[in-house]
Amino acid sequence: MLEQLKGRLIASCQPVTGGPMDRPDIVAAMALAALDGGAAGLRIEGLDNVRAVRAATRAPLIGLLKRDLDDSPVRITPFATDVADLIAAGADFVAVDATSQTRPETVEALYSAIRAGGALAMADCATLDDGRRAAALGFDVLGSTMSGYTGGPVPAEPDLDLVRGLAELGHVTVAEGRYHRPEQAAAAISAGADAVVVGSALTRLEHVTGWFADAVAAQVATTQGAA
Ligand SMILES: CC(=O)N[C@H](C=O)[C@@H](O)[C@H](O)[C@H](O)COP(=O)(O)O
Repeated sequence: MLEQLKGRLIASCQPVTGGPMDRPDIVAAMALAALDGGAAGLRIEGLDNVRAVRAATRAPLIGLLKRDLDDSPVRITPFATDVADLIAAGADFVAVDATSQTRPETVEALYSAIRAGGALAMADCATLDDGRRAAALGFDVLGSTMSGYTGGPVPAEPDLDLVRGLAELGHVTVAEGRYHRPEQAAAAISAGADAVVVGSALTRLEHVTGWFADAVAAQVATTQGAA
């Protein structure tokens, strides 16, 4: 299953929460469209969405579950019970936050739950140290997912340096986070990534529309200012 993802694009089909596209049938349609467009794998959030996508395709599926906890900034699959539920829903891989942020359950416990369920394990890292720890635990895939999301302003560009560092650890490396243009995805492969996850630019229609709407509005303001 890991081999199927090497050198390929993974589409993260995560609609804007509560938006008009936030329905399992629409997520499944997004997933099929992304596969038609050349994606080799899928990253899917939430149990109902994982079930809907699993019913529609056998393509490699990375499952995650986001929670907003009161006492921890960790959002991506914080509990071992979430891991078990995702595997029961049909996830081939389970992605967990592998950062050093305060958390309700250890990364070790989450990793054990993934292995107990017979799934593959993806570590969503923010730093090279996160990657080193996850690699030592035995995670199958290291992702740059959390870079820029553990405090401070979110950078505009993807973190290619982290991708380079993770790849040098000799583990399967997935570039993820703020890959908005095809040339950025290509740069991740040049930096050593085995695969690239693209989400917002493919499946968050509100975000992509906003990028264009803002560019149009900014240009109108510039043109009017010059007149
Ligand atoms: C930080 C966090 O919670 N990331 C999430 C992880 O699953 C998603 O919200 C992102 O959309 C995904 O990582 C893909 O990234 P981008 O949408 O930038 O292509």
